[in-house]
Amino acid sequence: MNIQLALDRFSVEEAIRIAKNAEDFVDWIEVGTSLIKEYGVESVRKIKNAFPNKVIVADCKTIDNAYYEFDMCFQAGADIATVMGVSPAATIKACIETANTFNKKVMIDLLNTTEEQKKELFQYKEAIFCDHVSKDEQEMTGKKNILTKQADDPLLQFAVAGGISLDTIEHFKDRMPSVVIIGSAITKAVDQRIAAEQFKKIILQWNEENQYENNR
Ligand SMILES: O=C(CO)[C@H](O)[C@H](O)COP(=O)(O)O
Repeated sequence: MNIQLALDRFSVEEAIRIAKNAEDFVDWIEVGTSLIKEYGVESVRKIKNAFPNKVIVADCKTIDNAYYEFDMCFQAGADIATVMGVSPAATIKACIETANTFNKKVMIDLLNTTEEQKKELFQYKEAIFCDHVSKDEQEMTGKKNILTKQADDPLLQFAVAGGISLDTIEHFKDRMPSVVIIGSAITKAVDQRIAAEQFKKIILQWNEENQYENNR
């Protein structure tokens, strides 16, 4: 299971400083939607330059104009770019095609998708599917992602996002998503390094237990 550190609502310089604090304990670094909207695709380039050995996720949340936006993110150094699952089928297809051209990956954000839409999206076995509770839902209803239902297809890769904290991470132990996306619980921590280390310790422990179970 990989930890993706989500960097949102900071300047690019602040985001880099925070990621430096946490870098030893996170696997992937997300250039948050707010950074891309505020500072453009240059934020992706700067963060990739600061962390050339990390997987960089551009959370561009594309919903249209996919060839252009994905091309821009991959040219800037993103390894993965995100598209909204509610987008037209043509948009999803364009994202997959562009990612294939660059030998990169697509993360499909399942926010607000119906079961029918999900079924359609799950044909893209090469994508990562993000089960997501939005910031607005978190702020207005207090809802946090504690993992609802995932597809049973073991070939699909899942990410989870939305208010995940040290108090709620235990909910993911059984389903073991490929990626756990953590923003505020690290970025707003008094000591970001310690917070990231605490998440990493829990996940390493789960990985070990899983390995033990698989080898039995
Ligand atoms: O995509 C996002 C918001 O749309 C965030 O990256 C995601 O929700 C993780 O941040 P947090 O842990 O603070 O919720």
